[in-house]
Amino acid sequence: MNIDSAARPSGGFSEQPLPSWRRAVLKVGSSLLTENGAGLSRRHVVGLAAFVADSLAAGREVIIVSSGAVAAGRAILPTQPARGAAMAARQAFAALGQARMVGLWQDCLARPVAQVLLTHDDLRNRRRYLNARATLSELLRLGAVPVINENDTVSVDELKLGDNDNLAAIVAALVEADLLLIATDIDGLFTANPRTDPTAQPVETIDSTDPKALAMAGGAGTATGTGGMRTKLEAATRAARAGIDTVLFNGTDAVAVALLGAGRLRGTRLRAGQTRLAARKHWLQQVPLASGSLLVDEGAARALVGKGASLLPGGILAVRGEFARGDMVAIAAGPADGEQPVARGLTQYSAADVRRIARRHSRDIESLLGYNYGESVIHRDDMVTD
Ligand SMILES: Nc1ncnc2c1ncn2[C@@H]1O[C@H](COP(=O)(O)OP(=O)(O)O)[C@@H](O)[C@H]1O
Ligand SMILES: N[C@@H](CCC(=O)OP(=O)(O)O)C(=O)O
Repeated sequence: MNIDSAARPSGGFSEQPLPSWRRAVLKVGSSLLTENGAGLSRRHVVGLAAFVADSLAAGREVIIVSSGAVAAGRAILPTQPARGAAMAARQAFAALGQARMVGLWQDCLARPVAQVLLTHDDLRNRRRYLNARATLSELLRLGAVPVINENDTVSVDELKLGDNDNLAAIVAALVEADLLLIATDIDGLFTANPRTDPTAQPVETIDSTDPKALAMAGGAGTATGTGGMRTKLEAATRAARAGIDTVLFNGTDAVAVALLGAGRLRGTRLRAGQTRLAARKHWLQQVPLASGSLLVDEGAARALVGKGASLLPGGILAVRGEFARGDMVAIAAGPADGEQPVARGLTQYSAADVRRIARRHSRDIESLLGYNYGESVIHRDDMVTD
C-alpha cells in the first residue's frame, strides 16, 4: 500500500508499529458518523469499513462498537425535549436512530452486519454475559460483523454504562480481543485538551494505568461526543485489566486509517503491561467460589495440573452442593479421607447438568441435556490450578 504520510498534518504524531492482533474491537464515536449534528454521514465510515473489510479478508476478526444512534435520531425528529425529560428524549432519539446507524454500516460493508444491543445488566449477570459471549463467537464464526451499541432505550439512568468507550472495553474483555481500537475525532491523547490548550503535546505511548494519563484527559470536544478523553482512558484501564492494549487514532484522517491496515499506528498506544492470559488467570484467582464443588478422578487431575487440559465430563466422579452455569467452582481429587484441592474454574454447566453428564463422554452431552455449551465442563482458559 502506498500511503502518503505527509499528505495531512498529524498533530505531531509520528508512526509506530501497531501491536499485532487477530481479533479486535473497533469503537467508533458519534463524531465519525455524523456531520455537525445533522444526521448520519458516510464520509468517515467508508474508510473505517474498508479497514474492517481488509482485516476480515486477511483472516482477522473485528467487532464494531458504534455510537451515533442518538445523533441520528435527533436529526430525524429534531425537537426540544420537554422540560425534565432529557433522558426520555435521548432514549427516544436512540430508538429512532439505531436502525439507520446499523444500516449505514451495512451499506458500507459487503459482509452481513449483525446488530447487538447490550445493557449494563447483561454484562453484570454472569449467565447473560456468557450467553452474549457465545452469540458473539457464533456471529464471528459465521463471518458476520457484529455492530454493538448500548441498548439506550431500556437502560435506566443509574445503571447506564453511559459511554461506548467503556462498553467497548468490556466487550474487548468479553470476546478476548487482542486489541481495542478507538477511532475518534482527534489524532490521539495529548498532554492536555488541544482544543483549549495550545501548548498540548502529543503522547505516543503510555501505560494504560499510569495516573499521569488520566490526569491529562478532559471532557468531550463537541456536543455530539460523550465523555471525551476521560472515558477513553477509563476504557484503556479497563482493557488493561484484561491484558488488552488500546490504541487511539483519528477516524477522520484517511491516512491514519489506511496506515492501520498496513500495521502502522499514527496515534496513541496505551500499553496494558501484562498479557491477556496472565490478566485472566489473575482475575480468576479473585472470583469468589460458589458453594458447590467437583470431585474428579486421578487421570483428570493429572491432565489439569500436568498438561493444563480442560475438564471434560468423563473425569468427574461427583458433584457437591449447588452452582449455576458461570459460577466459580473448586475441583478436588483423591480418596474420601484425603481429598486435595486441584484447581478452580468457571463452570459451563450448572450442578444439576453436571450430575447428568458426569462420567459420560462429551459427545453425549447434547443427547443427555438436549443442548450443549461445549465439550468441556470447565475450559482451561477459565481455570487456575491450586
Ligand atoms: N488530553 C486530551 N487529548 C486529546 N483530546 C482530548 C483531551 N482532553 C479532552 N479531549 C477531547 O476529547 C474529544 C474526543 O472525545 P469525544 O468528543 O467524546 O469523541 P467520541 O465521539 O469519538 O467518543 C476530543 O475531540 C477532545 O476535544
Ligand atoms: N449509545 C449512544 C452513544 C454514547 C457514546 O458513548 O457516544 P460517543 O462518545 O460519541 O462514543 C448512541 O448510540 O448515540
